[in-house]
Amino acid sequence: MSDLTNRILVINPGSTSTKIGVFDNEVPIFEKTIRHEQGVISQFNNIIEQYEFRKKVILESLDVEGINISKLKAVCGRGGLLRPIEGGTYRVNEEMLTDLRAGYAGEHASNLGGIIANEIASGLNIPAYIVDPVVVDELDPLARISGFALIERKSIFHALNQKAVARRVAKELGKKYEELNLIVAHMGGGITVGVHRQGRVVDVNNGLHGDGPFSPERAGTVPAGDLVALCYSGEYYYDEVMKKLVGQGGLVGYLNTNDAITVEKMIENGDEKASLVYTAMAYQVAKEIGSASVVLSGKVDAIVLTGGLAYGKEFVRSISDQVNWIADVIVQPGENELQALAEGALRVLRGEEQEKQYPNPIKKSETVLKGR
Ligand SMILES: Nc1ncnc2c1ncn2[C@@H]1O[C@H](COP(=O)(O)OP(=O)(O)OP(=O)(O)O)[C@@H](O)[C@H]1O
Ligand SMILES: CCCC(=O)O
Repeated sequence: MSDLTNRILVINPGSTSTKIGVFDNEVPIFEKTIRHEQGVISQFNNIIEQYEFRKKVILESLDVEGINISKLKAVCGRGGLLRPIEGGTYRVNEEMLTDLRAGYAGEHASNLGGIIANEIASGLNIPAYIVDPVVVDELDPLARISGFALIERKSIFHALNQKAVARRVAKELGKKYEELNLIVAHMGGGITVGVHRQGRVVDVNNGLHGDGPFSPERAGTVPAGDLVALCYSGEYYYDEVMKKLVGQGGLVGYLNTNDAITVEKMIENGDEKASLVYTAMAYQVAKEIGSASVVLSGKVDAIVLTGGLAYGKEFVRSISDQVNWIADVIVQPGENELQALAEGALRVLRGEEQEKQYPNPIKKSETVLKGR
């Protein structure tokens, strides 16, 4: 390893796993998905309580692999439900740590990313960063208006993967990200469809507990009046309804599984309900892409399908058939979040981009969903 090599540790905490990677510049030298048994995770009352446990398993994994952390130049974690901020690479600072620990805008496994990165980095006297957290907010003022004056639309989406994939596609097309109009549909456990207008995501559905297509685990937009009636029916507690929307919504609610591969098998075996629901999920994604194309007045350079569901050939074909009249459809299955974290840190270490300081507030009136 030469002195010019930037060795970076990246950390992506998910609800059931912690993914880690060590990169020498852009090249991964070690990647691992550490799976956490449901029984182990459920011992903790909340995400923040998992901090010591997750940090320990990360350090043990690096140790077993023989990786000497003293050679690291930076540590980069996936950022969490912070205050709304614009995209980029942020240095972890005290204000960010306070918001991550408090769960400023709610609980999300990625709240641990910046905290663990900071803990490891501060012991080594190197910088800790987060890149494009789920709260990246570049919405146009028009996109914030929900139609209900008490509630503003929020930008909570797969910013890290969407932006990384958009940059990759731009490179493949021989253009800069900032020169293109792209529609990116990230289709994983949650589904978000972002309108990338010349490098800014000016409209996107809140894929956590907001709106948009339903997904393997989330309900997406539901008829508002019926939802209010259900909430006041006296049959459900607040947490029960939230769970039915997020975690037990979408495919889970209809078919009892969040696994699209299982659903495809059910369809192969002649399950008509599975076929209807799976087709409806593709239909809702296509509709969201259609409405995103209107935001761009039809001037769309490409539509990009990404996330785990983009491995599903029939699912992708069904969406493509409905939207390929708008623009070419480019399929980039899976997610490349570890690489995206490393590249975000590298851009700053190399001086190609300036590190941003949190909170760097965007100009808007803030509404947050506390405690969820
Ligand atoms: N080969 C495949 N064919 C069809 N579906 C697949 C395939 N591989 C994975 N999937 C589906 O992709 C979904 C999970 O996607 P992904 O791994 O991107 O989600 P996640 O990382 O858990 O959540 P998120 O992307 O929202 O952060 C699951 O429903 C899974 O069954
Ligand atoms: C929508 C934000 C990322 C996620 O949890 O799916």
